[in-house]
Amino acid sequence: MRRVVVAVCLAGLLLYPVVNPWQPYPQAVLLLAFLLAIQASGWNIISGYAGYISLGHSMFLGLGSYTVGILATRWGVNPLLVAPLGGVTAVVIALLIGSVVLRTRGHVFVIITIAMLLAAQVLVTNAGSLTQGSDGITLELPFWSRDYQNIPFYYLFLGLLVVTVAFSGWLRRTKFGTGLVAIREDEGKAASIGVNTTRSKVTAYAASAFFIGVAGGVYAYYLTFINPAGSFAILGSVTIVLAALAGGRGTLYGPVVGAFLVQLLSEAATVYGGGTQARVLMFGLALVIVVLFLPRGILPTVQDWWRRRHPVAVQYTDQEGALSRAAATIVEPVRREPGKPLLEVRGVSKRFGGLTAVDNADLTVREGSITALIGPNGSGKTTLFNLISGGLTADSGEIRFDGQRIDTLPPWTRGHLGLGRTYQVTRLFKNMTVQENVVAPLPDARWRTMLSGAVKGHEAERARELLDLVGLGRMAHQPAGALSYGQQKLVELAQVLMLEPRLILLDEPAGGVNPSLLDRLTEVIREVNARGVTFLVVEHNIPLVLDLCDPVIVFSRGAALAEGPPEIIRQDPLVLDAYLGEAVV
Ligand SMILES: Nc1ncnc2c1ncn2[C@@H]1O[C@H](COP(=O)(O)OP(=O)(O)OP(=O)(O)O)[C@@H](O)[C@H]1O
Repeated sequence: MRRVVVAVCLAGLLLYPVVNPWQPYPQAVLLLAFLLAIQASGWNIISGYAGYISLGHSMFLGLGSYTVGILATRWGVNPLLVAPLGGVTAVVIALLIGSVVLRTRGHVFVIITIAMLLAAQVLVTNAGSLTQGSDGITLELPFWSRDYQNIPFYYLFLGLLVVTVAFSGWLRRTKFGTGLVAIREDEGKAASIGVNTTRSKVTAYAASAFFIGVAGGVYAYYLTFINPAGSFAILGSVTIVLAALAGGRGTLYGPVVGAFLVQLLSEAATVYGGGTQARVLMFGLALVIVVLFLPRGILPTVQDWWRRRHPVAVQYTDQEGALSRAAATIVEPVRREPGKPLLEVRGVSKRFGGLTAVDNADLTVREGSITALIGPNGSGKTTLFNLISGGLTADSGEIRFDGQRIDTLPPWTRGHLGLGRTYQVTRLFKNMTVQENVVAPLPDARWRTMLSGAVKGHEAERARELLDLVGLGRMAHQPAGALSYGQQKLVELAQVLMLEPRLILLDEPAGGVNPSLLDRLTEVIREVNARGVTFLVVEHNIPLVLDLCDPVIVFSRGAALAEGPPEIIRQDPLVLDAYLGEAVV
């Protein structure tokens, strides 16, 4: 259905100048809509997919225009030949700026992007010897006849738009694209499943700038005059954001739909309202209406409405028949030297203000074991997990994984080394499908892995196998937020297995899981363990722990109190006093 609509629209746009060759005004309106759609689609990569809202993206259009303007006037080359260099400039500047500003988040990032746009305007104005300052640059007129002057630009912008949307769609379907959405949904969690958030954000920022830069080069030729005030105007950036928000941020076609509507609005303001003042007023009103009444944008709202009217029957999995696939056929065997220390925590402490959550803790997890970490509420178990996985930094002490010190490494590198974890309160990416959640982890830092398909191909197939393992294969295309809490726990287990881990930290795996499913869950943990994967399990279900784990480490007040096989631990008077009580003896 979607493909048919896109093909019909594209065919109509391709044919329009053929049918109406002598009408430059509607051609100009459409080509400006294409230009805005290119910018909104580019912006969507960093701000829609990755969730980092940039209010300075028109800077890249200006940079592209100036690159081409300077090259064309100094060396007399045709602007169209050097337009791609506008994209190169945009990418280089985006990489430089991105590696600094993408360390910030939220509204700080938004404000910095505006500052960058204004700084670019000031710089271009003051670099007069190169840019001719506020006088601007006048380019040569296009070499073709003025009778059909707009038509070549029309097709150039339309072609660029098609390429931009195709690129954006391809990027979104890769594991890199899934990683960007993971960053938007929960950046800390994304880092823990191997997504190098710094590299992903900077790359997305640069990718979002390229086509805008190229379009800027073509636009300079179309205008034949550029100046700093016009090329780096804040209104340009606001228009991009409005277009993407109105159409549907984070969707593939939303920014394009929004761009057409905003361009029409802009023309209406010019024709009926007299120009810029009316345009600012209309854009302001439109922004308020979108934020209040269509917070997700037009396209997602229409899609929701369509889905409500044409519901697709979902076959829910009978959980009783779940976990039927043997882990042996799915989980790759990992190198195993049983008994060798795999994880070593030495003298690790973590304070929150006056509270010492982890206090000079020492513990060892041996390869091939299913080690339990039990202890009263607030004894510091989850904090220790966060220190091991990299969500928190220790105040002192060191952590080694397979002999290598890891406490100074970023979370994603720990993931690539084979350290996976689940969370006490599940942290799935709720707006992604179940399958995308499982595809998202990156077991290594190679571009080849990142650019492999997340929707089809080997990675998607593997995700389906892992979902079958936990009995949720049929839920693959449901949004993760629609699952029950117990099901989310199972998806998180499948997700961490995608990381091909050597050690999995399980934080209360049984919490909220249906008791009948618990036996199966235990079975999967045992089967995965038999493939060589080591487990460190925090769990309050003591019968489960005593049945599944060996050894058991008892944690109290931020440090290990006792360690031993379950049969010894259940009789240790110190442990009984601190935690277990009489009941389980
Ligand atoms: N980010 C934080 N800021 C301040 N205090 C924190 C933070 N995280 C944990 N704490 C405190 O550290 C102590 C240990 O908490 P932690 O969650 O590690 O315990 P736990 O053993 O996992 O408990 P539970 O079994 O209830 O999950 C608690 O007193 C908690 O309030």
